[in-house]
Amino acid sequence: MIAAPEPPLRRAHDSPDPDLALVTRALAKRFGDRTALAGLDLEVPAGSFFGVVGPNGAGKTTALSMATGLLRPDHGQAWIHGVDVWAQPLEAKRRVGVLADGVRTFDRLTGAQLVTYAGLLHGLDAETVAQRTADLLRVMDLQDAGRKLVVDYSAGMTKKVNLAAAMVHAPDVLVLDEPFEAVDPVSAANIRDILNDYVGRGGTVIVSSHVMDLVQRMCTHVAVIADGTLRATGTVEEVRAGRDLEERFVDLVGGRHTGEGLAWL
Ligand SMILES: Nc1ncnc2c1ncn2[C@@H]1O[C@H](COP(=O)(O)OP(=O)(O)OP(=O)(O)O)[C@@H](O)[C@H]1O
Repeated sequence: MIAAPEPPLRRAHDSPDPDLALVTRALAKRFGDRTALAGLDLEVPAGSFFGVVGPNGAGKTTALSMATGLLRPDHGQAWIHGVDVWAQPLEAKRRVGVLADGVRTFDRLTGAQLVTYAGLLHGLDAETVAQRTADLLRVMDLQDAGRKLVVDYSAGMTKKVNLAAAMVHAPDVLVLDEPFEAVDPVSAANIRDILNDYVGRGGTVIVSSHVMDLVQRMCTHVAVIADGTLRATGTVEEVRAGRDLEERFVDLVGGRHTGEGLAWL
């Protein structure tokens, strides 16, 4: 009798290389009849400072929310260091810190309480949380504001305290949606230093931003998303191909208008 052939081994291609900080495959989402993301394949190398850029409504927030467990995808998968974000949410969330855009925070807490709460939710002991909260509020220039309610914070201060809350559990990957929006230039420079140090120590930062100049100066890698699809990805040098990133961005996404049509202005 001829033995039945062995069933093919289940290939390891199902789970990606854990050395990659973030991988998404065919990540897709519709809202009603509007396709917000049409099957995104992204690979973010560990230790990179990765910019996600695209016009308004391109799908950046949708992509980052699905990649970090905040929004359930219609299709596709996401992995943080090889951990399936939707199959192993607790393990994935341990490894990632998220600054979401436009999500309400617990603003009836003081800044110090908010960061402390985030640390305790991640299972850190009280002493570690107290030490890290003090360190984070200091580097964010929020020491005095730490005693004020977050609801009374400015937009920039809210951004900074939410960033502190995203970092308190010392994640391997930080995913930051528009981290510099509404933040003053001195605070932005301080945050850039903190993020650069974090990357220097082996962490990975993924930021979405509209500010091409900032992405060109700050990031090692970039992905350009438009109309829910990936238009280009690679190192910043590869994507900008010897030109200004802003020029390349406009080429890739189109949509430049002249001032025609506003003759009355
Ligand atoms: N909760 C929602 N309900 C309905 N439509 C949504 C929702 N969230 C996003 N969309 C739509 O999905 C598309 C992508 O939105 P998304 O917020 O991901 O874009 P973005 O690239 O982050 O934009 P921006 O740069 O303006 O923040 C847009 O057309 C948006 O209107």
